[in-house]
Amino acid sequence: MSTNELPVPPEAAAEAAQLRATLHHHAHQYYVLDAPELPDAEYDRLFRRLQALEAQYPSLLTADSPTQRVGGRVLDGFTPVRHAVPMLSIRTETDTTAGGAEAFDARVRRELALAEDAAPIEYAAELKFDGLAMNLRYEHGVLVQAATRGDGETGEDVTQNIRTIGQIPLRLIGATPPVLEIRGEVFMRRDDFEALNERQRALIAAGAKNEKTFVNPRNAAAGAVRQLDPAIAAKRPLSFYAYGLGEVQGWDVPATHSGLLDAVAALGLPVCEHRAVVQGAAGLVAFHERMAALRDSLPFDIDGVVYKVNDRALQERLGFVTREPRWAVAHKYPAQEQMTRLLDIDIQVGRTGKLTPVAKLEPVFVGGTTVSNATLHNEDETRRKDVRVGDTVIVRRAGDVIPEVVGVVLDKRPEDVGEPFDLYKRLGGQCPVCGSPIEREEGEVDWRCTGGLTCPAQRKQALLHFASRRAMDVEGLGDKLVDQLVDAGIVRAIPDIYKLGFTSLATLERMGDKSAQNLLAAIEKSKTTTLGRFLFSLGIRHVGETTAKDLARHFGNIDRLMDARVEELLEVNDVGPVVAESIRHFFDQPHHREVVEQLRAAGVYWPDEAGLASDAPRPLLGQVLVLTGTLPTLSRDEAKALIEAAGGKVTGSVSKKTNYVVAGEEAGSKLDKARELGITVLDEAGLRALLDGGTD
Ligand SMILES: NC(=O)c1ccc[n+]([C@@H]2O[C@H](COP(=O)([O-])OP(=O)(O)OC[C@H]3O[C@@H](n4cnc5c(N)ncnc54)[C@H](O)[C@@H]3O)[C@@H](O)[C@H]2O)c1
Ligand SMILES: [Zn+2]
Repeated sequence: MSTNELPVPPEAAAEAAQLRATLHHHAHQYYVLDAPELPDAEYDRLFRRLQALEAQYPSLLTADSPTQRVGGRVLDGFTPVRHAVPMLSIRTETDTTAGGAEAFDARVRRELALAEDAAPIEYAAELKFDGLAMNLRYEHGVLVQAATRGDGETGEDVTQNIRTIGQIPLRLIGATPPVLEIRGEVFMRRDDFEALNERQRALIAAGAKNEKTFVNPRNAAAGAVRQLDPAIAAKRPLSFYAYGLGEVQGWDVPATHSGLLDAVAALGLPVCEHRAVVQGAAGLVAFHERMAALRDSLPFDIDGVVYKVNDRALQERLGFVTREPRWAVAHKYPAQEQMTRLLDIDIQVGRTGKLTPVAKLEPVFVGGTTVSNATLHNEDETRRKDVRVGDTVIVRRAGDVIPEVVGVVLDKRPEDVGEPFDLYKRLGGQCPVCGSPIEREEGEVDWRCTGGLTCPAQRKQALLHFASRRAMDVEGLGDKLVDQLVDAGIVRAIPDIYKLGFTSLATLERMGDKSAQNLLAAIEKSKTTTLGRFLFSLGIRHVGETTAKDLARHFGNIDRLMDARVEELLEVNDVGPVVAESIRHFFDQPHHREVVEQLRAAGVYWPDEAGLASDAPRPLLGQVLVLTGTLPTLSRDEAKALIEAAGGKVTGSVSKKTNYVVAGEEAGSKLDKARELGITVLDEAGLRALLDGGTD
């Protein structure tokens, strides 16, 4: 620090005071409330500006400056835990290029007063996990306490929540030292995070109050760890990697950091495999680059790598400054969250008709690429975050997940900001691609275009599905070809597939005579099919392969199915109200019936199945049965087919709606449940009597 102190200009003093106040506010939001309002990159920028001012004018430095302290505090409701060994932060090397590693190595060598030509220093290099620090205290080999970092001196007792992390052993393997504190990072994997937010969005759509989505995996992990209800914490899957030690009594600490991690792994704790022992600055740079290439494909977020002097004796010589060790540094990667301006909101029609609001952004470099579009997920989410055109928003891009807008920086909202988002109003109730009405079913998150197969946006997906192996099985009609055919305007609707001729095909790029002939042969072959496959190929929402087969078996021919009332559809095995409505809705649209007619006219053919003759007796009409155990002569499928042919329905579990339980040999809990609910239990003979029209 400079000794020839400069007089402090009043603007600098004012700026420093302002920065301290701003950083205090955001640190509180982030560390205490788990509700950040700024991207980390922006917080770091302000933090560095304050550091620079304090370096230039040391008299500006106050003891309570955010640059001097580790930034957490104990939240009400948690028991404070005083750390035996303080939990510190790590200095960050902000130069994200090779220069960052070189600067750290040069500093270490200078502080150790090494000669220019001294041998390179050995480092342990590891990932910097983006979660929160945890101290696990084992006494005599048993986990007795887990605590957050807090302000570094005092953390929070979160033992109950940490016990729900399956990866963390409750007892160490093969060692029972009086005290062994393991330190590491609790984090949430990216897929777990996506799934959690998906569930949260569905809960919110279903009207759940007090639920929210999380900004990023770190935020979700912090929320789960500091959850007062361990039952809720248990539903939020967390992971853990160990990277160091706290207090130790009665355990021989290995002489190197890498050896220490090996020993910790041998005790049964998870230690990340992506680590290395490297020599000198060149080794650090190589590790930094190797991990950068790996970053997107890792299943969890990292915000950089960490370098640690490997020899613990050297670590001791280097010691600590205020809030960080001198022997370690975090070398960051470009941030995965950035601020930018929201220029407009577009609405995209997905391949299944789903309408997704998409943010048009002022281009911003985030997560290693320039991003100008990001998903807003759906209408509710957009409104809940109160994202409006003109706002400054936080964009996140991590791994191969599509970029998303995770929040608004309300401080920066301009006066002329746009209206709250209203998808229906915005589109005037019409699909922006085909003009069909849009709709949103109750309990559903998404608006959808009702245009179905006539909507060009949905056409490609519909064609691919139609041609897929389990549907009409047109061999060779894949992704690329469908794109080509639709883009060239050769195929506009599904029936056009059967109008394809050799000449039009042969004009396509990369399509030789031979492949054109093969494709035509495959198309011809697909004309002979079954009703089940045909129904599946139409892509009716909620009608999968099995339901399609059940429908085919039940109705026998497509005309009866197309005219079936909802109540009749409900008689089909496993068809509930949502599926029944969806089928009815599909065939209520004239263009869908048209497609069926055109396909039949083109020569698509299937034999009618026996189905139910409409005048056959149906003694089990409206009855719900459950099968359990092994019947003496009938297989499960045979019994099911007989029941369905008699108009009955077979379900998988016993409830108050069940009329009969048919029990055979080794019937299990379903039988108990039936007895509990007082439901009539039949054996095979009893079932046959029912089928023959006998009374109950
Ligand atoms: N967005 C906001 O408003 C806001 C506010 C405050 C802080 N922050 C962010 O918090 C961070 C600063 O927090 P900090 O002081 O805790 O520093 P830090 O989180 O950047 O680094 C220290 C932490 O790194 C973790 N870590 C991960 N892998 C490690 C490894 N292999 N070895 C050792 N430690 C490892 C440990 O938990 C340790 O506590 C910055 O990224 C900052 O942007 C953001
Ligand atoms: Zn449409």
